[in-house]
Amino acid sequence: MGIAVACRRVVHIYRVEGSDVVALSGVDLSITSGEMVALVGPSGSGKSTLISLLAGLMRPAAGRIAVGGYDIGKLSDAELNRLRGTEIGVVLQGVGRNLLPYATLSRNIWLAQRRAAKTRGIELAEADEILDLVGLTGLAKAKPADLTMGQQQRAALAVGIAAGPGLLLVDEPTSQLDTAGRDEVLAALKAVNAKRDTTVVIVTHDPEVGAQLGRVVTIRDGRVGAEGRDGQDFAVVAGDGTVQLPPEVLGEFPPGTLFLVDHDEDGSVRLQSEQQ
Ligand SMILES: Nc1ncnc2c1ncn2[C@@H]1O[C@H](COP(=O)(O)OP(=O)(O)OP(=O)(O)O)[C@@H](O)[C@H]1O
Repeated sequence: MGIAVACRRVVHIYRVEGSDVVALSGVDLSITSGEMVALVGPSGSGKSTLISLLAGLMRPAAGRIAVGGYDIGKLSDAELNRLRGTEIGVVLQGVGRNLLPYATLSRNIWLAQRRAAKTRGIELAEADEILDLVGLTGLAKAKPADLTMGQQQRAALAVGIAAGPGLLLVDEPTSQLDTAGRDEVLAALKAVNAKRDTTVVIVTHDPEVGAQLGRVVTIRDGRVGAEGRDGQDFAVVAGDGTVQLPPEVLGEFPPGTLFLVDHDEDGSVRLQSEQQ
């Protein structure tokens, strides 16, 4: 079963050599159970920081993050640790960080399942079944070095879903792949989402990945800057009432530009600039 995610005015600050770096400055985002969402945005906009917070690897400086009913900011280290090993699957950027190179794929999967099996006491899927799901049928005895890059990425996904998480967070799964490899990874992610109803959040720079997922959330300057749904682009009202305009529109209107707001009864809103 998938689990829902809700971020309310989430702020995150890194402290570097005595000064503060504001990585997230008020993220409002709701993801329903079983949804697939791509997080996109310029380098340094805060995507990886948001994923790390959703994964419970860090706590937000302010605001609230609820993952499947758990308030990430309020959990103890031990509770966060348990959540990560069971309810939340994380696939980090760079396959090597997700797989033990000297172990077979079935052992990699077993190691990821061991703790969940103990703490939840539930029956977890067999390695063969998980490998089938990500398109790696018959490779249980292979080691990561025997695989292509695309297969390694799907093996990393297999490890990420081994414990049956309701939320799967994946950072840049297609960045080092060719088109065929990317399509296979996308097919595997879609299969996990469809067959297990897992909520999937993917950080990506690849517009094709975003286009295939249906919902694309753009993070800009540490907050949700825009959303694309089924090919349509939307501006988003933030928790503080501000709305970011697309950069190409903003470029035409310097700070301080006045807009006349025309609000019709049918719900449409028009902004008309008062340019001298
Ligand atoms: N561990 C850290 N310590 C200090 N500052 C950090 C740290 N991690 C990220 N930052 C800063 O926080 C901001 C957001 O970074 P983040 O990595 O979340 O962005 P991103 O959108 O994932 O970027 P990219 O697409 O390049 O991976 C940036 O200004 C970055 O320099």
